[in-house]
Amino acid sequence: MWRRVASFSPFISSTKSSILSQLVPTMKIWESFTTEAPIPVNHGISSKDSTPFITFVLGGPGSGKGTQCAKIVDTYGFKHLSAGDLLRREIARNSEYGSTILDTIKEGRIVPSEVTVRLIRREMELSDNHKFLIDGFPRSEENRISFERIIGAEPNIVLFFDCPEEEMVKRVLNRNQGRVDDNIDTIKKRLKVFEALNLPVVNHYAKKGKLHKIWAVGAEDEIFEQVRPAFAGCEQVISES
Ligand SMILES: Nc1ncnc2c1ncn2[C@@H]1O[C@H](COP(=O)(O)OP(=O)(O)O)[C@@H](O)[C@H]1O
Ligand SMILES: O=c1ccn([C@@H]2O[C@H](COP(=O)(O)OP(=O)(O)O)[C@@H](O)[C@H]2O)c(=O)[nH]1
Ligand SMILES: [Mg+2]
Repeated sequence: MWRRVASFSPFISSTKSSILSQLVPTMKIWESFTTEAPIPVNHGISSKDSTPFITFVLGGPGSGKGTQCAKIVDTYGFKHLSAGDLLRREIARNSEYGSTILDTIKEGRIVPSEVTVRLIRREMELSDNHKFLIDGFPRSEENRISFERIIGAEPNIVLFFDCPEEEMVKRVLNRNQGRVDDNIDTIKKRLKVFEALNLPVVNHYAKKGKLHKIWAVGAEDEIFEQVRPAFAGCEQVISES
């Protein structure tokens, strides 16, 4: 899977991971990727009493996904899963392939789906919550398809924070969180990747009638007022614990 996608997209990390995938089966790569204990076979999303309620949060770099996710968590009690944070955690843990993830993030490319989806799946399986806010994922059609295959579910709602490039660049350069990718060279690459790979995902969910497009310029609270209606029809489901 990694090799097939890497071969037609210049944006997806290909070098080390594709070499690795030729050497050992994917599960083996994954086992050495994480420092956590394996999850027992019988424990999992599908064995939970309630069906998961999944919200994907999409938008370009700096469009305010993380900022609005914090408000959604406070208001609706979702479990927040930032794909970028999960990947950065692997780097911070110094896991064997943390350096591959670091290189990918510095380049503004997309980490192979297998890796990201398994990180997300682990968090979903370990959580007692059934409402998940998946922030910054899927970033490509290949990510999306991989999620659907591995998790066996589609999102209930997809939020898309629509922000002009100029504004996104300004915000990222002022973010001040010490991130390796918050520099002008990486942001330029990330914007290209966003347009080429992430917008097709946005279009996919628009066609399916699941997309809630939000104009991401303005005060944070005003933007959140545009977010609320997306959850209006699902209050009953998301209030169940
Ligand atoms: N509505 C807004 N107006 C101005 N700055 C914002 C707004 N929302 C978020 N920011 C700031 O922009 C930067 C990027 O926001 P963040 O939530 O990290 O975006 P993303 O997760 O989409 O990259 C942060 O420094 C944040 O404080
Ligand atoms: O599903 C994901 C999410 C993130 N990333 C990588 O992590 C970086 C930072 O993502 P994050 O969502 O943290 O950035 P944001 O959009 O919030 O600035 C991206 O550019 C990618 O290199 C990735 O490969 N797959
Ligand atoms: Mg973010």
